[in-house]
Amino acid sequence: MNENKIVIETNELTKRFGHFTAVDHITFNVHEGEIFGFLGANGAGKTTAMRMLCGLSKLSSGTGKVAGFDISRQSEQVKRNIGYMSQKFSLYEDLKVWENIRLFAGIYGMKEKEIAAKSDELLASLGFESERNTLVASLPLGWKQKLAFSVAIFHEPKIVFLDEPTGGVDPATRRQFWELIYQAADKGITVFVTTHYMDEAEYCNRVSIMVDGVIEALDSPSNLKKQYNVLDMEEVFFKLARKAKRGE
Ligand SMILES: Nc1ncnc2c1ncn2[C@@H]1O[C@H](COP(=O)(O)OP(=O)(O)OP(=O)(O)O)[C@@H](O)[C@H]1O
Repeated sequence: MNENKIVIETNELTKRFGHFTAVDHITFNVHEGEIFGFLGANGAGKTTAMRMLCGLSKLSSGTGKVAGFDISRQSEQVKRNIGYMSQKFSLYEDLKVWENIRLFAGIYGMKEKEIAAKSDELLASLGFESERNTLVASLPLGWKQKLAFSVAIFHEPKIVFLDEPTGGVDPATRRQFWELIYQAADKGITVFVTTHYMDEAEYCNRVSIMVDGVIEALDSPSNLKKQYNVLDMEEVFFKLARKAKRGE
C-alpha cells in the first residue's frame, strides 16, 4: 500500500432521493493498493455511495475524485479506470466461461491477442482450464464469484469496487476469494469492498462504518477495536449499527 498516494477522495459527498438523504455529506480518502472495507447495516447508503464513486449515479452535492478523475464531470474516464463487481452479479449466465472473459475484456478495449494470452493465464491461475467451455449458469456460486472478480480486474484497473462479492457462500470459499483480493492489492490495485461479514472486515487495511448515511467510524480494524474497547469487529459493528434508525 502506498500511503502517499490517494486514489479515491470525497468531500461532503451527498445523495438525496426527494426529501430523503441516502448519503449524507461523507468525506474520506483511500490509498493506492489499500483494501478498504465499506461497512454499514442494510440501507446505510453503501451501494448509493459506491454508485456515485463509479460514475454511475449523479451527486446531489459535494465532490469526489476516483483514479484522478472528477466523478461528476469525468465519469466516462472514471469508468474506464475502474473495475466493478455488483452483488447482483456481473457475468452472463448463458455464455461460456471464456465468452464472458472475452466479452468484458472487449468492452474495456483490449486487443484479441492480449485477451487470448491473458485468458489462458487467468484460467490456469484459477484452476479453471477444464471449465473454459462451461456455461457460467452451471458453475457453483463460489466459482462464479471468483470468475466475476477476475473479469472485473482483467483489464488491470487502478481500483476495483466490490459490492458484497461473497454473499451466500461458506467461510472456506470466502477465504479463497479473499486470496484473490490480496493478490490484486499486491499488484497495486486498490480494493474498495462492501461486506456484511465481519471476519472479512478484519482482513481490510481500514474500514469505514456507515450509519444512516453518515460515516460514524473510520480506521484500521485494530484501532477500531481499541477505540471501542472490544475484541472483534462484530462487536464494533454492533455498537455502531444499533444506533441506526433505518431498517427498523
Ligand atoms: N432510487 C432510490 N430511490 C429512493 N430511495 C432509494 C433509492 N436507492 C436507494 N434508496 C434508499 O437509500 C437508502 C440507502 O440504500 P443503499 O442501497 O445505498 O443501502 P446499502 O447500505 O447499500 O444497503 P444494503 O446493505 O441493503 O445493500 C435506503 O433507505 C434505500 O431505500
